Amino acid sequence: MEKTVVKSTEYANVVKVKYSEHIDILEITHPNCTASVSLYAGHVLAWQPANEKPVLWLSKSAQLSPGTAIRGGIPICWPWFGPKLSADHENVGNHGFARTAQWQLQQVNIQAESVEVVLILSGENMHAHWPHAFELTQKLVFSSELQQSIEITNTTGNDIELGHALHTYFAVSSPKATKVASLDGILFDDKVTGKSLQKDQLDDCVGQIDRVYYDSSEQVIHDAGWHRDIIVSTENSSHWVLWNPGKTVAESMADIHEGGENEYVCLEAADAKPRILSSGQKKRVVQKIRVKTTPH
Ligand SMILES: O=P(O)(O)OC[C@H]1O[C@@H](O)[C@H](O)[C@@H](O)[C@@H]1O
Repeated sequence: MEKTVVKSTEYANVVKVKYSEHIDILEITHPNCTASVSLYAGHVLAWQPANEKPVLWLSKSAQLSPGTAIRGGIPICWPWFGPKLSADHENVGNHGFARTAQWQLQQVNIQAESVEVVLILSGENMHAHWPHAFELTQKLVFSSELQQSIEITNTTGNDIELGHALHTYFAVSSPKATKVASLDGILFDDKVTGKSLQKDQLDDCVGQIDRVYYDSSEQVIHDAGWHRDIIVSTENSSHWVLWNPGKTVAESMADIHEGGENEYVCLEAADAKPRILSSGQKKRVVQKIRVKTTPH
């Protein structure tokens, strides 16, 4: 595979790998972490702080090909979350179009502590059901922590509807050994049963789980198997979505390798329901991820 150096300093190397005709991948090596980002889909594929296991899960059966969403890493669900229904109730596409579009690399900055990557997705009429002109900026700061933001200013002159999810696939020792206690007792809509405004406590993250929680406070994914907490926070999201497909659903999905559902849990910083962004207003969604070793 053809490789070109994007930037190289005493601190870090950023290399662009031509994976295929339409897929370029940035590979980042820094003393604080390694990471990779596909310019197709503007998609973080991997991030691994030094002396840690990988934090993100990527399916061994993930397809990196134009028009297909990548299973794993951090898909950017935008400008809507979940299915979008047309006037005659037909689903015109799950999770928006940003995760299947070509993004442009705008900037790479290397510092002693981090590598910053800025990506842009812009266009007009990119989807019949969301035809607006837009420019979406994604900023990624890779270090021992990961900071990700997506930002848009509504320059259309009209109100627009926006939803999102930073659909992070967190690698875990097993969903059985994993618990997100910080979601206990929070109201949620259950997409598996179709029941709204439920409240309970989950002992683990074994699927099938598909819930939209009405909360945006900091969450702790406690993994007793790998003795670590993954701490995730967000700004400007209304919901956390917790998703693991479980065995039966995973087996029906061609891009989850056999047993893959036992290796991750998705916790997604989301506006699962669209919100209005008024003309001239800016919306910046942030998520921050860090890892803490817990006692054996
Ligand atoms: O298969 P997709 O489109 O990537 O979606 C995966 C899952 O994404 C989650 O965010 C949704 O809550 C689930 O309902 C959905 O199945």
